[in-house]
Amino acid sequence: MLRAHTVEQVRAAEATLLAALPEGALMQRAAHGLAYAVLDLLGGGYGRRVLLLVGSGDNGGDALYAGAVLARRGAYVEAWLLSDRAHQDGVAALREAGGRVIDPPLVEVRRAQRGASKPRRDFDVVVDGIVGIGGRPPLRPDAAAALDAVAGVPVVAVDIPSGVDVDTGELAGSHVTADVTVTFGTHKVAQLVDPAAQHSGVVHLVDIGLDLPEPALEALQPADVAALLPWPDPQAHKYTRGVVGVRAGSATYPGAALLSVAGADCGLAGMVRYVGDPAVVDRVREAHPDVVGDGRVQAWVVGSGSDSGAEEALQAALADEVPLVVDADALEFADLVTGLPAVLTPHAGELATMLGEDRVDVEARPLHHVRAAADVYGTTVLLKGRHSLVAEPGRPVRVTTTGIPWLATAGAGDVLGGVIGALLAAGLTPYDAASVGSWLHGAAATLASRGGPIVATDVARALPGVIATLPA
Ligand SMILES: NC(=O)C1=CN([C@@H]2O[C@H](COP(=O)(O)OP(=O)(O)OC[C@H]3O[C@@H](n4cnc5c(N)ncnc54)[C@H](O)[C@@H]3O)[C@@H](O)[C@H]2O)[C@@H](O)CC1
Ligand SMILES: [K+]
Repeated sequence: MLRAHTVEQVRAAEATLLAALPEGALMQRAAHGLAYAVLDLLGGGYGRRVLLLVGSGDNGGDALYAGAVLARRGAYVEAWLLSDRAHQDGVAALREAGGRVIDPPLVEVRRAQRGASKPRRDFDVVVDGIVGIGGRPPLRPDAAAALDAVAGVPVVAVDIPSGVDVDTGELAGSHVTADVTVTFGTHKVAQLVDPAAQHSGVVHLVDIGLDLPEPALEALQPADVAALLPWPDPQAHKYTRGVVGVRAGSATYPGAALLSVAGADCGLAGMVRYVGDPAVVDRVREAHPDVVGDGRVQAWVVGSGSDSGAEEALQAALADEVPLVVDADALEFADLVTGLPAVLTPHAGELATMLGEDRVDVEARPLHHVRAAADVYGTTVLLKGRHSLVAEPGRPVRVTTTGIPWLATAGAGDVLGGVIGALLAAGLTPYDAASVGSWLHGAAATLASRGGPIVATDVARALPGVIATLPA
């Protein structure tokens, strides 16, 4: 499991470790991890040109000590101090190792602001040590101007791309966009949650020995998904594996029924039932001969393409008192499932309507809003997006890091609802079903795509192949 902790949790864990270690040892661990990540990126040290952007805190200290390591490896290292309170021992270490310190920095900043100098493209990499977990967004104007002056040079962020909100992943003005982020002890929320996650680049975790509590956020990895999947046991028969029912689609939107069933029929449940408009039933049976009609189920999938029949479909599903996936048209009636075992699967626009918020604000603060929705409805909410989020009251938010931009295609959400329904029917909790389903859905899109475009049926077809690749 990949885990992300809050600044407060990291600070507490650091305090315990700092008390047990010689002074400066923790920063040395961080700085060495950072330096080796930069060496990896540059393919070595000798002859490489490195610019350190150094703020006033320990984040700048990490950059300076890493700069000293790089200078000893033969790199040309220059530090641009953005404050006269830069880490003094770090500055001394850099100088001693042969690194240079630009002084005074404001001369450079003003020159850059006037456009009198060319962008500093003569560096191979910029190390962003402006602020780390102690920073308050956005970047101050002098730091933003320094960034402008080095535009175009690859950036390695120290711990966090400076200027983003570390605990929420929100952006509030100017910030660093990193190619690589080297983080310490644990991931930070902003590296996984959009919009900030889009500015973190490849995140490299350096273990500095922190002992951490339950995280604020977690991301399933293949082994976690494998451990949660309902592998059939040797005595299994179709009913012990779970029966999932689909009440989706309508005469107006028959495709939604076909795609929801395609997701539900991925093989993770023992049987799939479909209930709907007779004309749609015929089409579903043609496409999926194994799908049967109404009867007892262990989970329902309701709402995609249900059109004006959404409320009735939801009421009928609720009568069975089994867990359910509430999607699309049925989300309008989501209060009917308040406090019940369910997975609500809105995208940002639907969540905005449910909460009476603005869509733009939901996109700017997805973590805040998905948590709010989970609290309001007292159940599991999956907010679909580039990095989908699964929230349930009292549990770490789970973020999905599988998936590709091609997955933004019509009907992909219908397939997702079906997969989650199959997992619910197989006995997973709503929280696990939503996060495992979302992970499989993203991985199936990646597998189906091979770099090219895909449509929703490709995703459904690729699901068994993804499951086959999991470590059993
Ligand atoms: N505490 C520890 O034991 C360790 C800390 N480490 C590093 O220390 C960092 C945290 O250090 P600090 O607590 O000193 O804080 P930071 O270095 O993150 O930043 C705080 C400083 O930045 C300034 N600042 C705040 N917002 C700003 C803004 N918007 N624009 C420009 N400047 C701003 C503040 O005036 C303050 O001096 C971590 O992110 C990590 O990089 C690592 O060395 C590992 C060990
Ligand atoms: K930083």
